[in-house]
Amino acid sequence: MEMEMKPVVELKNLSKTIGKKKIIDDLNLALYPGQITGFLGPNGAGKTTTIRMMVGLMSPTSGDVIIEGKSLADDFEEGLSKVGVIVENPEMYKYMSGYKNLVHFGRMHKGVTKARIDEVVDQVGMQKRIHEKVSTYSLGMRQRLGLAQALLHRPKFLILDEPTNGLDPAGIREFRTYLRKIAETEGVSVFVSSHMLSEIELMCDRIAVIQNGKLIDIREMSAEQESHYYIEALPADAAKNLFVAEGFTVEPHKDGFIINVEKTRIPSLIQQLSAQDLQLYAVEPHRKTLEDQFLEMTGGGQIAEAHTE
Ligand SMILES: Nc1ncnc2c1ncn2[C@@H]1O[C@H](COP(=O)(O)OP(=O)(O)OP(=O)(O)O)[C@@H](O)[C@H]1O
Repeated sequence: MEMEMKPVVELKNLSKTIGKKKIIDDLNLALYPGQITGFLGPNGAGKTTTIRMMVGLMSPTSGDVIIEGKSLADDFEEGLSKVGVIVENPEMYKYMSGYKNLVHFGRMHKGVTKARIDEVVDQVGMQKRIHEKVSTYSLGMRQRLGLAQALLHRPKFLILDEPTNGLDPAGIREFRTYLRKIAETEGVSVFVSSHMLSEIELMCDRIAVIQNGKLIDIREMSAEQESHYYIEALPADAAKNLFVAEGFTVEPHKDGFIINVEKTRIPSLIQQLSAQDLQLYAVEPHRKTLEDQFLEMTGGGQIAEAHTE
């Protein structure tokens, strides 16, 4: 389904060499409308460099950034008119109302009407407080105002760099709810770079992982999850023998094992365990955290530390 859609952004054989060092090495990536993609990688992997090339702050050594079918190198202004960026702490005039801030930022683009301002205010759920001063807003509201600001010129591609730094899980969830609705209703493709795996896990549909300048993995967030079960049965050795004999991949976990098995196979497996007089203590779906997945993908590579400021 996704493949039939035209990508909003494509990175094609994108490479960047600085001095003798290949910082970005032949990166290929397509981002589609309505999709929220997380961009992860250990410190120094090349995330910032990639984003700088995507927004035209740095030119590639070779390869191309294509926005809505056009090369950024060929048509810089047209390309960038499709992009919205939210940085960690959006610059706002604290002693002006949220609304006046939007009017101010709206003047920087062509064609931002009063109706469009009202629309983005609505999209981020700020109707009630938009005429109050920004200094009275909570962090979550400021982030949402930042989102409204980035949307004013109807970008097709939204880049969020460490978007919710400082928000608590409830705040992240709320931000995500608005973001998802906007991605769907406006057909925006969202690209989120963050050091916080938990944040990415809450916000994204899929993740792209970069290491040493290379894209090492791209996966749907919920894929591959359905078929892992945690099974605890005693004696453990006998249980393990049975799983192995049945051809399952077995991984020790706590007092039992994680096995790779389809849900439909579970009832008969329980019967087999019982038939061998094994005592069954637990059978539950096992969801690997994004942290587990990330460590597997990067071969135990260190997770980038959150910036502390
Ligand atoms: N102007 C430059 N000159 C030389 N090396 C650079 C330059 N910019 C970045 N690098 C190197 O390129 C690599 C990738 O850096 P980049 O900042 O893109 O990584 P990152 O994934 O954003 O890292 P972090 O998570 O630490 O922010 C690093 O090894 C960095 O030292």
